[in-house]
Amino acid sequence: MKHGLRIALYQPDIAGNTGTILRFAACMGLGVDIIEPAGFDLSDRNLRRAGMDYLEMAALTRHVDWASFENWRGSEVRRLVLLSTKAAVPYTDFVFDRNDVLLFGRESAGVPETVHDAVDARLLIPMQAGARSLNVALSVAMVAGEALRQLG
Ligand SMILES: C[S@@+](CC[C@H](N)C(=O)[O-])C[C@H]1O[C@@H](n2cnc3c(N)ncnc32)[C@H](O)[C@@H]1O
Repeated sequence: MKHGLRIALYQPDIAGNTGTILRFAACMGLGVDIIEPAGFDLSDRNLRRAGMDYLEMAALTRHVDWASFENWRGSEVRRLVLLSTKAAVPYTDFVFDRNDVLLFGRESAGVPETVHDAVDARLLIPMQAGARSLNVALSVAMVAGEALRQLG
């Protein structure tokens, strides 16, 4: 079953993570938005290895930059929900909508302040004290899993 729920990756820089996320999204029927520039191209060996033949099934949209992603989102009227280690609201306390776009930051640097300030909601995956962050693909699986559980 296809969902309106989407996963957006802000300037991803590790090809294997994006391949893993594209495979997950294809299996769950979720669309993926990549906000460029990415640190690799779609022919990258590690992306192909992690995504396997699921890459052909993936509903991927590439946006040349943040501004064009925001133009597209404005035309679709969807909330943008950022996952950030700096957020305060646990993702399990949030009520997801079937048209939400779940935004995940770059592996090396998260998202810039301008993006942090532009979103509709910011959510945290609570971790043990002293832990810095989760792998982005695992974050996607946890949060999209909760959103799908809520949306049925
Ligand atoms: C490896 S983390 C980025 C770490 C980066 N140094 C930073 O300070 O944001 C990649 C992305 O995974 C998501 N993420 C990882 N752990 C998270 C957590 N505990 N809560 C919310 N999002 C998380 C965020 O979207 C983050 O931008």
